[in-house]
Amino acid sequence: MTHVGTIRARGVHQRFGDVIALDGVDLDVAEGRVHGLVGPNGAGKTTLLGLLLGLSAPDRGSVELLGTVLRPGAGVPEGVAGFVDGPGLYPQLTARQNLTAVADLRRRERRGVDEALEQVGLGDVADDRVRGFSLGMRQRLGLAAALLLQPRVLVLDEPSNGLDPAGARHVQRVLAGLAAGGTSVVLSSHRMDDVAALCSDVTLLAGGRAVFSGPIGKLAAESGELDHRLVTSSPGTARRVAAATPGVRLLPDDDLVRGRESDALLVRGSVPALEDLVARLVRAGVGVREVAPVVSPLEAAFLALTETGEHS
Ligand SMILES: Nc1ncnc2c1ncn2[C@@H]1O[C@H](COP(=O)(O)OP(=O)(O)OP(=O)(O)O)[C@@H](O)[C@H]1O
Repeated sequence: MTHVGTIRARGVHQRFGDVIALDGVDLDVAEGRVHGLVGPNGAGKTTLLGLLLGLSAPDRGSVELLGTVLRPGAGVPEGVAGFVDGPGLYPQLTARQNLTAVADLRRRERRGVDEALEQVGLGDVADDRVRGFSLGMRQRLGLAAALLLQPRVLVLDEPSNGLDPAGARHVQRVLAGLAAGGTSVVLSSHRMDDVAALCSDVTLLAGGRAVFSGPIGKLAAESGELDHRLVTSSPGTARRVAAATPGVRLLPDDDLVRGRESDALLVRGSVPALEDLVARLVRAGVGVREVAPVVSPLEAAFLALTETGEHS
C-alpha cells in the first residue's frame, strides 16, 4: 500500500514572547497512520496541534494538509477536524443536541449523530445534559463531533485524558477504524504506554524540538541499557555474580524500585548482557525468580531522549 502524505510540516517555529514553543519542527504523517506526539509538559505538543488546526500560524516554516499549504487566517481545508484544550461543547444541551448542532453548523446529515454517539460508547447517555458529564465523557463526545465530519485528518489533544478502561477501549477502536479507512490521526499524550497502545508512529518533542520521529518499534530499539529488578533465591551470590558479569552494573539499592522484595537487586545492562547474567546465575545454582525492566523499553527511550533534548 502506498502512503500518501497528508500532513507535512517543515521547519515550524513558534514563539510566545520569550518562550520558544516550537524550534524548527518537521512532521510527516501518511494516510491511514495514527501518529502520537509525546513529550514533557511544555514541550510544544498543543502548540503544534493548534497549528495543524489553523488556530494560529507559525512564525516561520510551513504546514501542508491534504496537499494544501496553510495560509494565515485562511482556515484549514475541508476534511480536517479535531480539537485542542478540550472540545467546545454546550453544557446546557444534551449529548445528542450538541452533535445535532455540529451537524447543522457544518451542513452534515443529522442521521450520523446516533451512530457517532454509539461509536464512542455514549449511546446510553445521548439525552443527558453535558453539564453532568465527566471529563472522559466530554472527551468522547468531542471525538464523536469530529467523527460526524468524516475527517481525513483528525487532530486530538490528549484524547485519553480522564478515560476509564472501557472509554479508552472505545477510543482505541474508533481511531483504529478511522485509520483503517485511510484517515490520518495525530494525537498528543504525556504517556508513552498510551501512545504505544494507540499509535503506529511517534514524534518525541522536548523543549520545542523533535528529538525522535518514526515508527514506535524503532524507538523501543533505541533504549540501549535498561534498569532491571532482579529477584533471586540467593541475593548475596547474585550480587557477586552480577558484579563479575561484563556489561552489567549493580546500581545502589532503591527502596522505591525494590518494593516489597527487600532482597531485590537493581542492575543495569543491555539485553544480551542481562541474558549472560541470568545464564551465570543459573550456572552458579542461584534460582532466578524475577528479571523485570523497571520502566518499559519505550518509557526508557522517552526518558533518555527527552532528557537529552532538554539539555541540548
Ligand atoms: N498562548 C501562549 N502564550 C504564552 N506562552 C504559551 C502560549 N501557548 C503556549 N505557550 C508556551 O509554549 C510552550 C509550549 O506549550 P504547549 O502547550 O504547546 O506544550 P505541551 O507540550 O502541550 O504541554 P502540556 O503537556 O503541559 O500540555 C510552553 O512553555 C508554554 O508555556
